[in-house]
Formats: sequence, structure tokens, C-alpha cells
Amino acid sequence: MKAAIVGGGVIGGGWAARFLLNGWDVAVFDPDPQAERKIGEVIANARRALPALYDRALPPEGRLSFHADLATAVAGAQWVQESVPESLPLKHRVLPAIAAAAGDAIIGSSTSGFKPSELNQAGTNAVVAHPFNPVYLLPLVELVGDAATCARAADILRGIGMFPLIVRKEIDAHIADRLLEAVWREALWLVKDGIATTEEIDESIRMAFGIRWAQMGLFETYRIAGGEAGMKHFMAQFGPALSWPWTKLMDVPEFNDELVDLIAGQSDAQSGHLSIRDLERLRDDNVVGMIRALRRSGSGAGGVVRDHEASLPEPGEKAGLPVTATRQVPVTWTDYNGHMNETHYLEAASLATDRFMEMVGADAGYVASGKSYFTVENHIRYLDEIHAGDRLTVTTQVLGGQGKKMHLFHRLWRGDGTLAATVETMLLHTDLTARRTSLPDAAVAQALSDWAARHRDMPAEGAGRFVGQPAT
Ligand SMILES: NC(=O)C1=CN([C@@H]2O[C@H](COP(=O)(O)OP(=O)(O)OC[C@H]3O[C@@H](n4cnc5c(N)ncnc54)[C@H](O)[C@@H]3O)[C@@H](O)[C@H]2O)C=CC1
Ligand SMILES: C[N+](C)(C)CC(=O)CC(=O)[O-]
Repeated sequence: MKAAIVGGGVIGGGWAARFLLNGWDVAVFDPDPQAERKIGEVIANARRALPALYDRALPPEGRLSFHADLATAVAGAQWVQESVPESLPLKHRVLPAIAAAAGDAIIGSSTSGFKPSELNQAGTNAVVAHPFNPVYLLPLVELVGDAATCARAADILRGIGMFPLIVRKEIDAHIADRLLEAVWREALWLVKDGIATTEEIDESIRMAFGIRWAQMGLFETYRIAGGEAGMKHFMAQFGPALSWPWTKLMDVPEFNDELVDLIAGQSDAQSGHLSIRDLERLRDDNVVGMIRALRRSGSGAGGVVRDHEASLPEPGEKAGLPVTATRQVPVTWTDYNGHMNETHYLEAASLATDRFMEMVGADAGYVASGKSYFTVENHIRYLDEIHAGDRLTVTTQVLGGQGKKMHLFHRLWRGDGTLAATVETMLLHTDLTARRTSLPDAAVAQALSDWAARHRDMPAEGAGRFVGQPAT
């Protein structure tokens, strides 16, 4: 699959990274001589961040190319994303040139606020595909325009881990930017009127409602704020505030040099000691941590990542053994020695055990029925270093599977084919109500014993070793 990116700035670079890291070839057209360097830096940040959301490897990266003319970049693409600056005359020049070269590709525009009827005045058929910065981490894309094209676009976006929100009716600035614009206006007034600095406004967001919004949004949050009496009570209590002077929303502060200097000066004082790339990495690490936390409950962006992960292809086999885990090693798994920390060898093996349990039928439904396996012993051999970005593959061999016992031998392979560790694991079947060991259901016992029979004659060098045993 090929995506073409026309305009490779902040947003085009983010789109390039999102497609590329999901296995698409990406062709870029941007006349800026610095575009290749800038996009390279965005992609480097994305490589460090996006795989860290997943417990499974994303597809192998696609091929990135840069082109001196728009038509070559766009030719043969299934998706073309226009991300030139927010100027309607410019978009009116660029979109017809894309349409002439694009065949039946979906043409998405990143516009923050123009409506499809405005964008397509020159007879083009682009839809609004409005993303959020950083495009490679935040899932939302607002889709506006022709219903059939939006439906087709939504399928493709889901395939690259995004959350398409189809906007029912075109409107200036779609949905999210109308909300952001309201907050932005109030914030500008608060600074202009000397009520708060840019830093104090940022604290008021990140210490409170910013955290709430990431997981429940506005309405669900306010429903809880109504207490047991719920939304009606909340509205009765705070409804009158709508006619009090709580906002200056319909007034626009005069956008003059004085306001720009005031805001930019305070922003420099707040964050000027960090480069934009440093700030991006800080933001990315925080966003990854938050989305990973949301994976547990499936709320918001965490649910999108979970669903996308479940749709990734099953990894198959390696050297006659089932691959039970594949993943790219995130930076957060590395330590002060510059390699993967010891704890994560076990984490990778634990994911492999979970997957193997599913393969023998001890899956989420089985656990919900009150039965599971508990680990009673692990032996890890650290054979080689593993680094951030390595593609880790875990294979699982069954050494024994009789009665209550499940005896597994995981091998952790680096992307270059080196065996980096083995993890030998003994588990016992357990009744989750009595919290005591028990025999597995017949179907699980049979599946386990079938795997054990298949693996019985395979070598398992390093199994059965104990700590301090001399090397042979
Ligand atoms: N920056 C943001 O937070 C967001 C921006 N957007 C939208 O994305 C679009 C792009 O915005 P940014 O990436 O922020 O702008 P930007 O200024 O960072 O990047 C625009 C890029 O377009 C290139 N360009 C200019 N004319 C071109 C042409 N004729 N053909 C190809 N490339 C051309 C420029 O060299 C530049 O690299 C705008 O429509 C904006 O509203 C959407 C979501 C968020
Ligand atoms: C400021 N903005 C209008 C360009 C913002 C967006 O369009 C979305 C975002 O990422 O905040």
C-alpha cells in the first residue's frame, strides 16, 4: 500500500510516520529543501514512541521516498494526504493538482477548519481528514465530506490504528477545533487581562481537567460531577452560570503585536530552555504512558490501541515452534546500561505465556469461569543484550504438560536472529475460587498434551539449568 504526503511539515511529517510505521510505503512532496531532514526527525521520534503503545510488533516499516514533483509522489497511491499550510487559495491550487494525478485514491485534507464545500470549489473531491498532533500517537481523525468516501477512509484509518470520527454535517473547524478554539480564546483573554500567565493556565489544565478529559471526555465527567443525582442535577446546579459572566467567548481579543509578544514572551520564559524536539519527546513519553494506562480499561485512546493490536496478523512459527510474542523494544524498557533491563525479559516471557495459555484454551473466558494457571517458578538465562527498537520474537516449547503442570521453555530472539535469552517457566493449574491447585478441564489438558507430544523430541539446550551451574 502506498500513501502520498503533500506538505511535509508538522502534520504531514506525523502522517508520514503513522503510515510508514504501519507498513505503508510513503512518498512525500514538499518544496522545502529542509523537508527531508524535518520529516526524518519526526519519524525518529515516532519510532521511539508508537511501538511502545503495543504489546505486539507492528508490520515491518514501509519505504520512504521524497519527490521533486507532486505527480510522481501521488502516482499509484491509495491515499493522498494534503497538509499544506491553512490557506484556502493555496489549497485551491494544490488539490486540483493532486486530483489530476491521484486516480481513485482517497484524497484527505488535514485542514483544521475549512469545510469540504470550500475545499472542493475547483471541482475536486477531497474529504476533510483532520488529525491531531502528534499524528503518529493520537488516534482521532475527523472525517467530513462525501459519505461513501468517508466510510472507505474510515476503514483505512482503522487499519493504521486511528479513530475515525465521521462529522454528521460540515461546519467551520469541525468538532474538536471548535472546542479548542473556545478554550484558546478564554486563555488569550486571561493572559491579556493579566489574570494568569501562560504557565499558570497550563497548570490549571494539566493538574485537573486535562487528566479527566483524556479518559472520559466532557459529558461523562460532568455526569459524575452531578453526584448520585447525575446529569440533571449537574445541569440544574450549573445551568444558571451560563448567564453569568463566566466566559468572554464571543469577544475576540485584538490580535496585535502586543498580544503576540506578551504570549510568546511568557511561553519562552516557560519552555524556552527546551528545544522543540526535546519537548516533543517529553510529550510523547507522557502520552505513551497515559495511553498505556488507558489500555487496561479500554477507555478512550487505550481501547483504540487494544482493538488495533488485536487486528494485527498472528505471528506464525519459527524453527518449528509457535511464535507467542513479537514486539519492538520501547525505550522505556532500557536502563542506565543502554540495553533492555532484566525485568523486561520476564515481561516478554510472561506475554508469551499468556498467549500460549490462550492457544490451549485457557483464555479470558476460561479465566472468567474461575480457572487459570499460576506461575510457580522461572529461570531466566540472559545470553545477549537487547536494545531499544529491536524486534523481539518469543517462541514457546512445551517441556511438559501433564496433570496440573504446564512446563514451558521460552526463547527470546533478537531481530538479527540472535538468541538473547531463555526463560523456563513452571505453572500450576489453579481453581480461582478455592485459590488451590486443581486439574484443568479436559479440553485444555488435551490441547496441552498434544503440544507436549509435538515438542517432545526437540532439543531444549539450557533447560533445567540452575543458578551457578558451571557452563558445559
Ligand atoms: N499544526 C497543527 O497543530 C495542526 C495543523 N493541521 C492542519 O494541517 C495543515 C498543515 O499544517 P502544519 O503541518 O502545521 O503546517 P507547516 O507549516 O508545519 O507545514 C506545511 C508544509 O507544507 C509545505 N508546503 C507549502 N506549500 C506547499 C505546496 N504547494 N506543496 C507541497 N507542500 C507545500 C511547507 O513547505 C511545509 O513543510 C494545515 O491545514 C493545518 O490547519 C491539522 C491539525 C493540527
Ligand atoms: C491549532 N490547530 C487549530 C491547528 C489545532 C488543530 O487543528 C488540532 C490539534 O492538533 O490541536
